[in-house]
Amino acid sequence: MTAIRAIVTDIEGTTSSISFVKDVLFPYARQRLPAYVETHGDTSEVQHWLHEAAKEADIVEATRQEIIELLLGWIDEDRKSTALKALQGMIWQEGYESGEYRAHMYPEVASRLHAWRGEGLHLYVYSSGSVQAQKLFFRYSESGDLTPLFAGYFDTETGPKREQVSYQRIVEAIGERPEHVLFLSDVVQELDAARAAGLHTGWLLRPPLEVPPQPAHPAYASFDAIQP
Ligand SMILES: CSCCC(=O)C(=O)COP(=O)(O)O
Ligand SMILES: [Mg+2]
Repeated sequence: MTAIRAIVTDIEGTTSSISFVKDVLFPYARQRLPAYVETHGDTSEVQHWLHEAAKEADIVEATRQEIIELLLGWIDEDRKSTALKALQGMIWQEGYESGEYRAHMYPEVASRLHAWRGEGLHLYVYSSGSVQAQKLFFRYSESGDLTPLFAGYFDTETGPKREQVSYQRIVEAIGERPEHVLFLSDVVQELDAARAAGLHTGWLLRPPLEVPPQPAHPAYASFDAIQP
């Protein structure tokens, strides 16, 4: 492998379990979203994202209640909508700060991130969760505050995770050539897009998933198996 200088990691299914996101974070946001929109709906930030959600759904005029219903439907279908993700991030903040939950980390992730950083690698996050949600996730993780390890965060404002151009934008933003960057994810379509942009790829297949005999990307059961 060409010398890797930067690692960009996905979150859900890669650093952390899918079940924490689906069974803890999503239900928390789903339950609180209606009240949150009612109580914060007049702030310019919330108004902006409600407007973006309506635009995304091609709705010209909608009541607040209709947009809430739209967003709840999107949570249920796990739609990777930038507007929904921004609102979820705002709602999750309360849960982290009140200690209701801490973000799940697979057991080896924090030590491996520390080791890579210690070796001089630059670490970044690219997730469908908003940048605000990503920072909360790593600040309030089960393994402590990991935010000092990261040099930057990217979300779908950079572009969809299954499109090559998003990875081109990321390498440009971090000032590296693609062949010096390793992207880690559990989703093959994301890895295909990153590879098309010239990045190295690592496919996380967390147990009980098994590495197939001829994986489409270099495959690993844990971060400990990765040697950048
Ligand atoms: C940043 S925590 C919430 C993660 C989230 O909302 C999500 O959709 C996960 O997507 P990922 O790109 O990390 O697989
Ligand atoms: Mg993922």
